[in-house]
Amino acid sequence: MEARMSSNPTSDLTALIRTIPDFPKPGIQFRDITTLLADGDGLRDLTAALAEIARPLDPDLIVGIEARGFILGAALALSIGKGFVPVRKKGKLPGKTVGIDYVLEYGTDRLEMHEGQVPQGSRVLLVDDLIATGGTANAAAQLLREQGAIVLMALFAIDLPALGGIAALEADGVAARAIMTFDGH
Ligand SMILES: O=P(O)(O)OC[C@H]1O[C@H](OP(=O)(O)OP(=O)(O)O)[C@H](O)[C@@H]1O
Ligand SMILES: Nc1ncnc2[nH]cnc12
Repeated sequence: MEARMSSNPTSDLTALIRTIPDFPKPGIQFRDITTLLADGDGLRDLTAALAEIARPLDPDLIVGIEARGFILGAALALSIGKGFVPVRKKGKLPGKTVGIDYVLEYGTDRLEMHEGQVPQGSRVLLVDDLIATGGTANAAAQLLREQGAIVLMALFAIDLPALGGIAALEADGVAARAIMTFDGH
């Protein structure tokens, strides 16, 4: 079985994910969420599945990672009545920022957020569409912790367990869950 659901929503969300081989480079099976986003029932059911996990945690804020984490994070925030804070790639935010450099497969990148937007001691839920190696989510969680936030959980629509991202987050003490799981890279 190539794809699995961790819960049981009314529509088969995995069937709404389109897989595009060899994008953006040979050997990568790109898991494209735009086909799910364009399906009204799918978007509603995915948001409901995220909300079912998020609501009992009662976060103060939802923090979403650019770019696809903005779409799902904002949908989730709206659905559970919480505010949304964006973590962006470098140079995009207009106000004073705090940031973190992190290592990619080739070279480094930087994530930033507005200073003071996540108050010290706030309980936050980190959201992104997909976790692969976990490098991006790990950097975002570290940045949030450096600001004094408590990262209740990192929550994803899709996990690629072959790449070990959830295990890496949990090894760093960040609880992590995903709605769907896909085999392979
Ligand atoms: O677990 P990792 O190995 O860090 O990979 C996962 C990250 O990669 C993708 O984003 P991408 O950098 O492609 O940006 P985008 O959302 O702007 O397309 C995805 O949305 C995650 O943020
Ligand atoms: N296989 C993949 N599909 C979609 N987004 C990704 N980000 C990192 N790996 C990915």
